[in-house]
Amino acid sequence: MGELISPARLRAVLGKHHLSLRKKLGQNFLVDGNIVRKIVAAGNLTPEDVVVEIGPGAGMLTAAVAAAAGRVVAVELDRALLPVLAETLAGYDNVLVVQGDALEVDFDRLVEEAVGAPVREYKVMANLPYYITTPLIMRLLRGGFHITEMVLMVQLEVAARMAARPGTGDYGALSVAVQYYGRPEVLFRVPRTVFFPAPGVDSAVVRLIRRGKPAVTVEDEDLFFTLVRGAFGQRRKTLANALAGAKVMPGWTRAAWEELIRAAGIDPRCRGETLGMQEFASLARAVSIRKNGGQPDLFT
Ligand SMILES: C[S@@+](CC[C@H](N)C(=O)[O-])C[C@H]1O[C@@H](n2cnc3c(N)ncnc32)[C@H](O)[C@@H]1O
Repeated sequence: MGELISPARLRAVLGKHHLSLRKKLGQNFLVDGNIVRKIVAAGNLTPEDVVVEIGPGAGMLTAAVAAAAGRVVAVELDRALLPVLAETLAGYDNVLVVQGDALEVDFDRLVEEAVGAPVREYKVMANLPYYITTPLIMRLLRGGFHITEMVLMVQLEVAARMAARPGTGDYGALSVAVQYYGRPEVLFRVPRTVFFPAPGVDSAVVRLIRRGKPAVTVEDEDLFFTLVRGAFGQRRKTLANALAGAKVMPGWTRAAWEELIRAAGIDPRCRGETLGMQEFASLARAVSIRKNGGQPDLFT
């Protein structure tokens, strides 16, 4: 496997299968053994671990993960890569390659098929296809899967957004979602030169440990996330203006929002980007009470 990790070897194996890489599918493959080793080390893998890899590509990372973990399920969208993977992973009998769309497959079911029994916890490791990074992370977090930990290579800018604190320019809906479900840690930066072909941006590897329970108590998660998206939808507006403008609640005017936000203990003139997780939770609680006919003073 080691010999695969160079641009020349990758070109040779792709050439043999008459393949060229598809930019549209985010096909920037790792060609640096050191980075592959660092990603695998970040997973703290043992033979007990079951790992889902998203987008195995030509199998560079897959092989290294397979050497350290007990079982690997690799989900690749591009059917044309399957013969390449069959060749590069021939030496590993603990890998199941599945052709499918990571935005649609049931990861729990695939893991169960691979292991032959339901699995209570597994990890995700991936050099993510950049064109779907955010929806994919949201699905991994909100899809109800038994994922305990993820090690993800993402664009540097996405890594910063995942770990951003309130009041900073990087803080947004992705930060709230990631930190609601987990504890993100940006581990190291990855220069664009370690990919073939080199993308236009640098990347970073992020480890995300799932929390036992979400960071704050929220009764209606859909409402919570609708409010979060509304608050960040128009960042330059005040919170009340942004929520009214985003039509988060049909028919609610700015004045109604101002009153409700105040009743939730928040200054309605602030911007969404200053709100911490707890404040979004208070806001969701206030909206729930109001929707159910309660009075604002019930929740001050
Ligand atoms: C950045 S490459 C990573 C390849 C390989 N893991 C590596 O590190 O060299 C992303 C991979 O994801 C695959 N991919 C793109 N969209 C996908 C999707 N919706 N579901 C599963 N795989 C996808 C691409 O075909 C490509 O192989």
